[in-house]
Amino acid sequence: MILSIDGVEFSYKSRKILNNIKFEVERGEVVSILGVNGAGKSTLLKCINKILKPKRGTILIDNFDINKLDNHELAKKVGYVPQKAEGNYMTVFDAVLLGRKPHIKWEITDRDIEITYKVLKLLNLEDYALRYTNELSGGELQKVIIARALVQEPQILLLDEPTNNLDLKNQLEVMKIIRDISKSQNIASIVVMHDLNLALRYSDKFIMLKDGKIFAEGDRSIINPENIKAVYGVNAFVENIRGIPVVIPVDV
Ligand SMILES: Nc1ncnc2c1ncn2[C@@H]1O[C@H](COP(=O)(O)OP(=O)(O)OP(=O)(O)O)[C@@H](O)[C@H]1O
Repeated sequence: MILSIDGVEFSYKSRKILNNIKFEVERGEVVSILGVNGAGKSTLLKCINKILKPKRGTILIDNFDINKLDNHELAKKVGYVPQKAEGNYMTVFDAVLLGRKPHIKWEITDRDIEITYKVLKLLNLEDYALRYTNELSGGELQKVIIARALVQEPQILLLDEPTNNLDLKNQLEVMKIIRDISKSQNIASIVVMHDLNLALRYSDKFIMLKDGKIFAEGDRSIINPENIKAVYGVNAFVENIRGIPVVIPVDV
């Protein structure tokens, strides 16, 4: 198990957001975290990345308690793609290279440059290398932020709504990249998703959060009309169209 979470509880002041969260993730798995706005999905990712500290419970990464890892060590194990990213006067190449920071001792090595080029190529970003990040479209910038997390060579990739603001082609491309990289590099990807259809298509496992707890956890079979109704309050059909599982919501 690359990630093992047990009994995690988190509150903002006295408001409990996460209650007794327990689940495990294996290397190479893509896990979608689902739930309504405010369910605590981003809070959960931030606990795994030590941006927030849970009140109770343990989070083990590769059997190491994250509380015993310093930020430097954690950054070698966990890459984080936050919900909001902004560009600046930095080139795409430099922005991605910055992801190597946890590995750099004194100087940037040939290997750092090599990995940066490799990842830029993997995400079809070579032609953008010298563009400033504040001159990119939302989709292009999203890929740069994912590239920056990947050059960290993480064992776990945390992505908070990575398809937000992306057009249809970029949504599919970004999800395919996440899935392909998880499989080829044996990385566990934990992805907060609102689009159930994208989640269904590209994830191996699903965790549905409701009222601070895990309401359901498992494979595709948990994305069924009963659970969708219970978690989102929406009636829906789940059909198989040309081999692709599809959620069709009914008017509320
Ligand atoms: N810094 C904060 N201080 C106090 N409350 C917060 C803070 N950040 C988030 N919250 C609250 O905690 C709850 C969970 O927030 P979180 O961002 O984890 O939800 P989410 O499931 O990711 O939501 P969304 O789908 O809208 O992004 C929300 O009710 C939110 O208002």
